[in-house]
Amino acid sequence: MTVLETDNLTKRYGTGERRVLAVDGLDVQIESGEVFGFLGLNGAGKSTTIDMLLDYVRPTEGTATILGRDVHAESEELRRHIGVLPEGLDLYDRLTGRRHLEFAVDWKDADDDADAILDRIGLSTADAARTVGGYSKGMQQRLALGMVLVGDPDLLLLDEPSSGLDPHGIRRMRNIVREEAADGTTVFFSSHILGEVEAVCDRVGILSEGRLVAVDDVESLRETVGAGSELRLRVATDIPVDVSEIDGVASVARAGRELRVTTDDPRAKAAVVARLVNRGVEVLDVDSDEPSLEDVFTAYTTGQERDGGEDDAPEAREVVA
Ligand SMILES: Nc1ncnc2c1ncn2[C@@H]1O[C@H](COP(=O)(O)OP(=O)(O)OP(=O)(O)O)[C@@H](O)[C@H]1O
Repeated sequence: MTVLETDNLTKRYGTGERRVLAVDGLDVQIESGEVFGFLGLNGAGKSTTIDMLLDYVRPTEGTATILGRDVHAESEELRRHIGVLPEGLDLYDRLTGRRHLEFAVDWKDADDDADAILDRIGLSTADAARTVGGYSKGMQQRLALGMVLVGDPDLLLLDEPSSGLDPHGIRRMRNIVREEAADGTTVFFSSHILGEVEAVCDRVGILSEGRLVAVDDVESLRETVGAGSELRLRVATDIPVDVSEIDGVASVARAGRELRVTTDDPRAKAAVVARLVNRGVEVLDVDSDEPSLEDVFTAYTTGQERDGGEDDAPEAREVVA
């Protein structure tokens, strides 16, 4: 079942010469139980997309539906089905962690057990009794994630969920995401941290300057990019065999009895090994590096990074004529 669907979802900010195309004709379809990674550099349009899904911002063009309901026309009804972890969630400094969870339970008219949630997010009973003003950033993020889980939403919209978390917190968050997905919850996971997305997502969409430039599972995206995949072979004798002519081999470097072969087609690796073995070369060791999601991301977004980095002003973005 399709849980989230956008059709030509577009957002322009501003007018005249200062017009900014933040999201450009986004078409995406996300199925029930899927963990969808939404990747993009700073300013790519991720938050604007989430804001449109939550009806905080109206699209200039296009539509979005969640659970078959229009996100604008049925926003109130949808709220009870969606758990949102926004970037930089504001918590109440003077309330305890437990009160936050209890409020979330009341607000969503749910019957979750606060202790069970505390256990899942890794906050102790003593932590929960403390006011949130004294929490570390990571503790606040854990609590926020706990509040999002209240009411067992059908869709989780997580914006940079690992923000502020230590490695234990990140592992917990990943486990929670996987458990929720296994339970049928759909997760929309927005991040610019490639490792996070790679670890937890079934499918990834790469957003670049408001446009979705690629959507696929991580493995297929790697295959699409291909380049940078390296095969290292250690052999027992000097190598008299030429493998540079094999289809898909991009370059060959030899150093003594080690051969380094870069390929732009993963199938070339097996052909290289087969050629050597067939010519009687004893292969002692084979090692292979796949392009990482980082390589994939770089391939799709090269040239998009802006000099000002995180602090870029909105007007520094592409101005639409
Ligand atoms: N209210 C606004 N008015 C004008 N421009 C805006 C507004 N909100 C966002 N933008 C611009 O739209 C573009 C997309 O911004 P958005 O915040 O959606 O990106 P992002 O991918 O979430 O970035 P980050 O990873 O830095 O949070 C940026 O160029 C941003 O400056």
